[in-house]
Amino acid sequence: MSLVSCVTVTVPATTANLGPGFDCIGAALTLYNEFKFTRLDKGEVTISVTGAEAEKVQTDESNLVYQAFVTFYQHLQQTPPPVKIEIGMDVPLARGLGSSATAIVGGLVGANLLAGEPLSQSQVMELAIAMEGHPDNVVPALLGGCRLAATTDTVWEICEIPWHNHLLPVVAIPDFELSTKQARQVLPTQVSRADAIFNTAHFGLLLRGLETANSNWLKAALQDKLHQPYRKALIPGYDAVNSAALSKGAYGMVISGAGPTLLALTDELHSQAVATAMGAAWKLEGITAIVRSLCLDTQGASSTIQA
Ligand SMILES: Nc1ncnc2c1ncn2[C@@H]1O[C@H](COP(=O)(O)OP(=O)(O)OP(=O)(O)O)[C@@H](O)[C@H]1O
Ligand SMILES: N[C@@H](CCO)C(=O)O
Repeated sequence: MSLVSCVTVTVPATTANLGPGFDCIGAALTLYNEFKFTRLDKGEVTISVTGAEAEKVQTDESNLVYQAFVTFYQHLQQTPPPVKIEIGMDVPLARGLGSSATAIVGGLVGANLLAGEPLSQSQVMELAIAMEGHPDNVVPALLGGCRLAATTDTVWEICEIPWHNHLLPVVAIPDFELSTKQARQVLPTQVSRADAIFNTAHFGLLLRGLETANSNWLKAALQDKLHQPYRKALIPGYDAVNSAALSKGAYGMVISGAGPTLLALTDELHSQAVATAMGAAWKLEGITAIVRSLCLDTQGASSTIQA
C-alpha cells in the first residue's frame, strides 16, 4: 500500500441547536476552513495559519487540529508521524459557528487519509464526538446537511433532517468572542417539567417546519427554554437584532451554537433585507457585525489527495 503524503481537507462551519434542539441538532453552512497535511520524513510538527483571525490560533502542539491528529494515532496505538499542517481560516473563532468542530474533524479526517483510511467514517465521527463532547457541530461538519444525533448506551444514531430548499440561514457575526465553555457555564443543570415539555413540542415542530418551510410552524418552532433565555444576557443587542430580523420577514432568529453569532432563518425574497437590518441593529448598539447570507452545505468534509 502506498501511503498518501499530502492531503487537503475542507470542512464547513456549522450552526448547532437551531433553537429547541440543544446539543442534538446541527446544520452545515457554506463557509469553510481548509487544512493541508504534509507528511515529513523527519523533524517536528510545524503549523502555520492564514486567513481571518489567524493570529489568534496556537501554532504549537496545543493546536486543536494537531490534538485531533494525535488523538487519531493514539486511538490506533501508534506514534503520529512528523507532519506539516497548514490551516486556512474563514470560520471565525469562538462565535458559535463550529470553528472547533472544523479543527477536530479536519485533524481526524486528515490523519485517517494520511494513514491509508484504517478507520471508517462512523469511527472517525465517534472520535470527533468524544473530542468535542457533544455531537451537534462535528456530525454535520463531517457529513454535511442538517443532522440529528441521538445516543443509545453504545452507539450514535444519526438521522438526516430534511431541509426545505427555500430556507436560507442569515448569520450576523459580532466582533466579540464567546467561548462555548463560558456559554455553557450559565446554563442550569436541572430544568422544570414545563420547560422540558415546551422544548419537546417545539423540537417536533422544528423538524416539520424545516421540512415544509411552513411559516407558522417555523415562527413558533425556533423558540427554546433550555439555553437561549440564559445565554441572551451574554449577547448585548440580542433583542434589537431579533426585532430587526423579524421586522424584515425572517421566520425567526436563534443563537447560533453557543453564540454570540445570531442566525435568522429566512428565504430568498427576504434574506438581503434581513441581513442588512440585523447588521444595522447591532451597529446602533455600538457593535460591529459581519452579516452573511449562507446556504446549507450538503457535502460535509471533503478532501483532495496529492500523491
Ligand atoms: N482552525 C482552527 N485551528 C485550531 N484551533 C481552532 C481552530 N478553530 C477553532 N479552534 C479552537 O477552538 C476554539 C473555539 O472553540 P469554541 O468551542 O469556544 O467555539 P466555536 O467552536 O467557534 O463555537 P460553537 O461551538 O459555539 O459553534 C478556539 O479558541 C481554538 O482554540
Ligand atoms: N450545543 C452546543 C453547541 C456549541 O458547541 C452548545 O450550545 O453549547
